[in-house]
Amino acid sequence: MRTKICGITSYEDAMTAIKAGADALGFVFYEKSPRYLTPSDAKTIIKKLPPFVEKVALFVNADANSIDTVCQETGATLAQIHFDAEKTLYEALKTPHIKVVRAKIKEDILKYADEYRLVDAYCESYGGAGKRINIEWFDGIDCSKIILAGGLNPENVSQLKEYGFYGVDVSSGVEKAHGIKDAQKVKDFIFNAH
Ligand SMILES: O=C(O)c1ccccc1NCC(=O)[C@H](O)[C@H](O)COP(=O)(O)O
Repeated sequence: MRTKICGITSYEDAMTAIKAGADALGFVFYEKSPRYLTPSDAKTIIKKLPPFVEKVALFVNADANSIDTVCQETGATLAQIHFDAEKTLYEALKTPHIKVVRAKIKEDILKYADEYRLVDAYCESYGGAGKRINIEWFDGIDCSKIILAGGLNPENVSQLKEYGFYGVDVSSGVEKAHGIKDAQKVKDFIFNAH
């Protein structure tokens, strides 16, 4: 399973995750998030990072032009659309992107079933709340294009093997405080996911 460590706000945390084997890092460009960082701060971090690691920019209620601009300015390689966007937004986007399904019920998971998507537990704050998604909802579903998020941590990530998810995404489950990662939890999470 691929791993993404989300809510990175420092170069040190980014490198801890990369050295532990993370495939992707998430940077939150949603001002109401406790993990928000400015595009300028993200650029400073991203430009020092090695290649072959996906730098993912997260957006909530942003338009296509501002998403493209932030990704271009910061060096982010993928946009994560963390809200229910209109089809026109996806059509207008120039940046490679991944859609997020904020699942309230099992049926939501089948949205975009034919493409890669991130499935997160629905929460009012949009993400990073540590809210667990009901894992039984994935029974009998092809999970090979799904990145699972929501309430994961170093302990429960090792219980997902039978589902065959493409990847897993974590934020609060590997933190010691909002926006600050716990190095040991990051290492354990990635080790256990593998
Ligand atoms: O992390 C945030 O603060 C955040 C805010 C707004 C939209 C998305 C946000 N994070 C999204 C993520 O990709 C998280 O990794 C995902 O929601 C899982 O979070 P957690 O349950 O804390 O592991």
